[in-house]
Amino acid sequence: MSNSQSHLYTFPGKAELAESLQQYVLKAEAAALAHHDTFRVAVSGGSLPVILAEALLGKATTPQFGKWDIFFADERAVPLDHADSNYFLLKEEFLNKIPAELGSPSVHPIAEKHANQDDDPQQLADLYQDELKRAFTGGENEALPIFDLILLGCGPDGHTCSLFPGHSLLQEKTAWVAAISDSPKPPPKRITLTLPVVAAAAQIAFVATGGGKKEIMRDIFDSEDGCGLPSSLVNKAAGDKVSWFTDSPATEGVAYPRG
Ligand SMILES: O=C(O)[C@H](O)[C@@H](O)[C@H](O)[C@H](O)COP(=O)(O)O
Repeated sequence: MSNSQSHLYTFPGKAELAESLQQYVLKAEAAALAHHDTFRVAVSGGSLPVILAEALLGKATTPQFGKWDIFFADERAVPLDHADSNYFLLKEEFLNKIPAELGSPSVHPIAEKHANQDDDPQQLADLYQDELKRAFTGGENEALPIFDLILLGCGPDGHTCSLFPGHSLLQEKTAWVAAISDSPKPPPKRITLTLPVVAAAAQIAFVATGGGKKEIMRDIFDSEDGCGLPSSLVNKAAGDKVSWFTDSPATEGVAYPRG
């Protein structure tokens, strides 16, 4: 558990948010490249890939995409070309838009052979954990992978990754990747990074925009113990390693100090 406070940044609109997110990601990239010459990032689905493209593409200062390793913070158990796939979403909204001259990230999708809603998603989770173990061997902490950056969304119920409020997965202490078969947000079968893995990352950023988030943002930031919501648990465990990039509608009425 961390005693330090997470950072909450609020911008008037998406353009200003994207600008600040760009600076933040480039700083995290520079720190990672100086340390181990690769930038290991995990990303969510939802609205994040579109905002990432706005933040990082078509700008004067560009990331070194050839040194990026991209993993999925959570993924739905569907084929990689399915409309529900977070990989497919990232490819359509972000990866396909990276100009060739900027280099190509190494992308780590789930094992397609087991990616469907009929199989037990545990096999998918185990295979993805093996994928992480291959990428993070020789790391600073063998018990947990340390991502350079994890980019997350926050659902209107306070979920993040595929960690949902009140779910037993929030108690997971040892697995790096867990399976869920009863996700309240469809599709029900998914895999997700666990809370200890999210909290172990060097930097964690949430992007939450729009008025649909304002009630949950008040619960997360202004209520006693963040109501125990999954996104609050990340704040609690990772403290000042966590930065929230929000817009004014999402944080209307939130009293928590900015910055
Ligand atoms: O696979 C998923 O369902 C997403 O990874 C999920 O965790 C998402 O990040 C949140 O639901 C926020 O989504 P929005 O950014 O679209 O609100």
